[in-house]
Amino acid sequence: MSTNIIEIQNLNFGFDKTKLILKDVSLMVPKGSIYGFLGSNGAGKSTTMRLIMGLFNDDHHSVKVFDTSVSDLYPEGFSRIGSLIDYPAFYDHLSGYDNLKIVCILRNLNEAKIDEILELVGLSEARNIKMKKYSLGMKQRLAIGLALISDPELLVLDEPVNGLDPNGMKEVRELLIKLNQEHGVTVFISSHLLLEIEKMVTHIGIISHGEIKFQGSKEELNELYRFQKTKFSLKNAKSFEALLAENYQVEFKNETDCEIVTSSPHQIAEINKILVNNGAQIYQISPAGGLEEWFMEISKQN
Ligand SMILES: Nc1ncnc2c1ncn2[C@@H]1O[C@H](COP(=O)(O)OP(=O)(O)OP(=O)(O)O)[C@@H](O)[C@H]1O
Repeated sequence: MSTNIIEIQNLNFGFDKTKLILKDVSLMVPKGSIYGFLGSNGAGKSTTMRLIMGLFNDDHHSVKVFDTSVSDLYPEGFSRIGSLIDYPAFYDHLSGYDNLKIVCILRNLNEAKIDEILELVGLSEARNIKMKKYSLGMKQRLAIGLALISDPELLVLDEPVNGLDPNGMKEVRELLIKLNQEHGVTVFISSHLLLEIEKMVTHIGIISHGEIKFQGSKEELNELYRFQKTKFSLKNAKSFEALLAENYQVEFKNETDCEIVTSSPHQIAEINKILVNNGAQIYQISPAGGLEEWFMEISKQN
């Protein structure tokens, strides 16, 4: 058994022959990871997720889940996957408990599991409250609870924090971390905002215009991002060029501004000290490029 729960190899996919939506996509989702699948609107995230869930046909068997081609996964394999791709149709006039109960009856699943799931998603106390009184965050947690009802090893979640307020986002994030760390569930989650999921993921894949632009662990991402830049604004910046260029990679933007590649807060303090010790009048020190800027840059590339 491979250590990757999802493995996509050189996937090409289009809805018609003239236009490919996914171009040579390769993705590896390691067992036990929380894998953030990032891309702007229309990049191809949902299409990829639908292919993983067998909702679109993968004629070339490029998509494997549990080491098995998705087309051979049905029916047992799919019971090992919980998914939230389209928001489920809950009944507003019924409680959270009753909504899950209906699904258990329809899918012939064990109702005894419902209490455990409500506990897990933090909705035990709201179990008998009608869904119309639930906040968006509560609804989203119930939807994740629904995906958990068959005790899956893998959760595939399409933009589960989209539209949530910071509190709702935090609730969902904490739930997913708990599922991953305490229950060993591998999570494949998409988002169009890096900062929304950056705090919880162990791995990241970035898709843009149907192509994978980056894939790696959080450590690999941090390694890239480490070389961010800091902007120093100071009087006659250029007159410090020789001094700075001795030890740093520096680019002058105008009379007062220069951008320096920095790898730690300590280094920023160090540069500040050198400049001040050499008589610089510093007006401002600010980040010139961050993780989000890097992501925006990478996701707009063609
Ligand atoms: N059923 C379909 N038929 C034809 N084109 C489609 C279909 N579904 C999606 N597309 C197109 O495929 C491209 C990728 O869409 P997809 O929904 O996978 O992107 P996404 O990254 O999930 O974006 P979003 O966050 O907006 O959902 C888009 O150009 C979209 O218009």
